[in-house]
Amino acid sequence: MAMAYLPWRLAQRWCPSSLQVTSFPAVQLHMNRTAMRASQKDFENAVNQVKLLKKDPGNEVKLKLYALYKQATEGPCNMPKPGIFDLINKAKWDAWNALGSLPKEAARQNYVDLVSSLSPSLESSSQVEPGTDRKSTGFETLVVTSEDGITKIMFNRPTKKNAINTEMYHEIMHALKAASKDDSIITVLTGNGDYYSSGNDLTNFTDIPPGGVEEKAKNNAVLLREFVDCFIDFPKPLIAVVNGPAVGISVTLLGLFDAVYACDRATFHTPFSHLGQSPEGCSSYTFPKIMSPAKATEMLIFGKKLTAGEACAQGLVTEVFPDSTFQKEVWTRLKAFAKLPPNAVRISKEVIRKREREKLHAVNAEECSVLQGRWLSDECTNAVVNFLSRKSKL
Ligand SMILES: CCCC/C=C/CC(=O)SCCNC(=O)CCNC(=O)[C@H](O)C(C)(C)COP(=O)(O)OP(=O)(O)OC[C@H]1O[C@@H](n2cnc3c(N)ncnc32)[C@H](O)[C@@H]1OP(=O)(O)O
Repeated sequence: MAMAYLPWRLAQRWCPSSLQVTSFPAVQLHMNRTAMRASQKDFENAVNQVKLLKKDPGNEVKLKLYALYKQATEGPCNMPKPGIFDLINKAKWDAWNALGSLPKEAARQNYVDLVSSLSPSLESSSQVEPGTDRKSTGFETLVVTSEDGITKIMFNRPTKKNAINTEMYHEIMHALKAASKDDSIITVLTGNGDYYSSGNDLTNFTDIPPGGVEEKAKNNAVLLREFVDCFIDFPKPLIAVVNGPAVGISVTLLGLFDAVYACDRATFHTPFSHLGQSPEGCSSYTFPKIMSPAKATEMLIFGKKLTAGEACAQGLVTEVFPDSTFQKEVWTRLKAFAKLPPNAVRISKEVIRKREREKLHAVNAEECSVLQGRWLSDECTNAVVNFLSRKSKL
């Protein structure tokens, strides 16, 4: 089911915990308080219990809770069916509508039963599961550290393969701006867990603002342009430590890095055509220059996935290391780089980047403008819906 993959943050908007049961006095007047049926008090308690859920019960359960709440408080679904692009509201509507003419009392009882079946989630809500994303140094989606002359920005959504959501775009920009001013010599981007990054978080397309899909596409284009500009303008050597597979924008940006070290488990994949999208991250300019126009076409248009060895042969990756010794070897090397005289390093980077900067900004602007149109296309919408509903996977 499509909504089973929407994030908890979005799903909270359908969660009954955000609704006030007291705003439905008519429900209270017509309660049949039999021993067999959940009382209004039981129902209110259940609604409050849901507010305490910290562990995500999954979107199917959240949809059921939403539907039962609406049925218990308002009766059968009385809303017009949302449009096909309004993924979230359509899933909510489907769930509520599926309850048909179930009586309010039965819906209330089912709601209470469902919440009580979730009690293990309530009890374990304070536990942090090993391996899950943790907050660090004020960032929600990154771990940023600075030592030995190196600022390390680590993507930290391992359970989502480090997919870049809107918050992460903003946090990366923030971390890069801070790193450009701190006393480190080089800045490193890497990923936590088995992936470097699975690219743009495809749920970024589902949170539709009041202005509709056009406004969403425009906002995303503005965000993307600002994000890529930060990489174009970054004043210190920027190194990617590619600890695993990389997809989409996490690959294209590599063309703007100063060195790319990859473990032999890493792969490089830009499935833009499959997603109804087009190249970004200045790759329409950097990739043909780095690897020849034909090799760039295979990647950017035909979606050919490269191994680390192939990416190295084509100049996208600087050097490949065995996975078993990757971290040790790379960090030893980076620590040596970070001992170089800071001013010489910075000035050399500026000399190299200077003559390309204006061109890169122009390419970025054009790519974002083209993408804004692609995001409104049926091809793109269908691909995103397919991913979210798991009918297909890349
Ligand atoms: C606003 C600026 C926009 C800039 C545009 C940039 C363009 C791009 O970056 S295009 C590339 C977009 N990325 C993808 O298309 C990758 C989609 N993901 C996948 O194909 C697969 O998840 C995977 C091959 C990366 C990994 O497959 P695997 O079977 O090993 O793991 P999964 O069970 O699929 O993933 C675990 C978990 O992570 C979620 N997830 C992974 N990648 C993304 C993603 N890109 N967006 C959203 N969510 C992602 C996945 O749904 C799973 O979540 P659940 O455990 O909750 O099911």
